[in-house]
Amino acid sequence: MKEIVIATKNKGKAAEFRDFFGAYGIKALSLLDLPEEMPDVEETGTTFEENAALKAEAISKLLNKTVLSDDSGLVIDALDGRPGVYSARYSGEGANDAKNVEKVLHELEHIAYNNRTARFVSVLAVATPGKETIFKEGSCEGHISFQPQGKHGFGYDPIFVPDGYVVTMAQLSGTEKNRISHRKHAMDRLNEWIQQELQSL
Ligand SMILES: O=P(O)(O)OP(=O)(O)OP(=O)(O)OC[C@H]1O[C@@H](n2cnc3c(O)ncnc32)[C@H](O)[C@@H]1O
Ligand SMILES: [Mg+2]
Repeated sequence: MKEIVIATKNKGKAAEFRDFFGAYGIKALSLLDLPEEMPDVEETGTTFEENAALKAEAISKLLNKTVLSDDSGLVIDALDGRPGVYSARYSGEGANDAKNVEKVLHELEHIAYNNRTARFVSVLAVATPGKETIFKEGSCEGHISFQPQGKHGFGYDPIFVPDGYVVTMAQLSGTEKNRISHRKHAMDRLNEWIQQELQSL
């Protein structure tokens, strides 16, 4: 079975990529699945593209093979785009999903539902030794709820209500999230590369 390494240590993301690549008959391995310990790549960029490139290129260089990364986050209009590229570490030292969610809800306390518009963004980077890194972006529009709800997914899923739904992303099944998510839309844009390049590697 063909394999691709995903430069992530996020178990939620890794599970989603296993589903997406599984549909192509390709096995997606996260950094947690590799026999040797992989470094934490510092995300020093100020854009999703920069951080996605940093992660994919560092691990591609180490392994000397094609590596895909995902840099993603939640962009909230009423917060001038925050937490954005800082989504994973929004609540500071010792940040975790629950603390990040709490911080966002606190900052939006006095904002009415109509003004709680937001989007999830995912930028995928594919780094191949000796080739230009390629990028694909996807997004998913929605609103930020007033309370966390639901147990599925990860990160900000419990407070993100996708457009066209009355429940949060965390109340949807993994299968349903993977039909509508930012990551799915970015993966759709990678389809041609998967068919033409990855399948022939
Ligand atoms: O860098 P890697 O190892 O891939 O894992 P990470 O969790 O640090 O990933 P990012 O640097 O891309 O930060 C993205 C953060 O944005 C949030 N996020 C991204 N995609 C999400 C999704 O599908 N659902 C909920 N929150 C998401 C979540 O808080 C993530 O930790
Ligand atoms: Mg990260």
